[in-house]
Amino acid sequence: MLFESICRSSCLCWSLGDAFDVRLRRHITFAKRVDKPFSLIYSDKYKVPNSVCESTPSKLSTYRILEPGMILLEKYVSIKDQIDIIYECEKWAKSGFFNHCDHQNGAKCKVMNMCFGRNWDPNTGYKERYRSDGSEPPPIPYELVSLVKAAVQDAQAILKDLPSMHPDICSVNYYPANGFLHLHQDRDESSDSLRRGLPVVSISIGECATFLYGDTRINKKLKRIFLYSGDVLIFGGKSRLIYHRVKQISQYTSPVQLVTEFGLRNDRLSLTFRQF
Ligand SMILES: O=C(O)CCC(=O)C(=O)O
Ligand SMILES: [Fe+2]
Repeated sequence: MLFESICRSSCLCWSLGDAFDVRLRRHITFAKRVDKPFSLIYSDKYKVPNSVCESTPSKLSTYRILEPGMILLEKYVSIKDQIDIIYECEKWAKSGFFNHCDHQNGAKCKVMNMCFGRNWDPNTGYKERYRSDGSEPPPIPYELVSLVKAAVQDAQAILKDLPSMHPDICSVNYYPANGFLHLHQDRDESSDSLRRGLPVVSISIGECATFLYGDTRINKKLKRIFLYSGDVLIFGGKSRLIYHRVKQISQYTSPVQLVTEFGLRNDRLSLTFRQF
């Protein structure tokens, strides 16, 4: 089973076999379709690794302060933990948990999405507690909760005013090679969470994303950064409501190990954590 052979105190250990039980499904009829299973990796010949040993934060990690309350922890997530995260998401992708992220209002995006913790839909926000098939979203793996809290603590050592947070929502976006996400603010969380500026924490895995952000909707005025595999972007406090978009995904920028040894497709995965 997934990750059960990898368990060290210093790194992530996954044991989610009992995290989601189909028997919990409610008998509700939903009009929305459930998407077909798909795969983040090329084929089953790639086996869950048990030999890579590197804990997060990786020794290579550096940081960049971008704005008050906004920081990029570069190469923060170790390759080992990135692989664990990929295989965790792969499990849910294969079980058909990802949906196309369609916006009824015409806003453009090209991603597949699933949620841990609480369901979120681009058209209804967090109103729908259940997934489109009536089931509850799986809980956020506790290893990811720990990783996110550690990243926020490390960021707080640099940005003194950054509030703490306990993630209870994780939105996973899967960007194909031509994927992108329209300009938006993350503002569907509770008014208390927004008022306190509780940080949004986003982990990037796979291909590099061109990420634009700023305090305006005017495209020309947005700043640009590149989010590489293992980077953790945090925006809270005064930057909690920044506008942001993923403009494009660059091909052949994934760490070679993820692609050649573990079969990750030339795509991008982002996991965005928030406290409702
Ligand atoms: O993919 C990313 O890096 C950003 C995702 C995002 O902005 C969101 O899900 O709200
Ligand atoms: Fe966002």
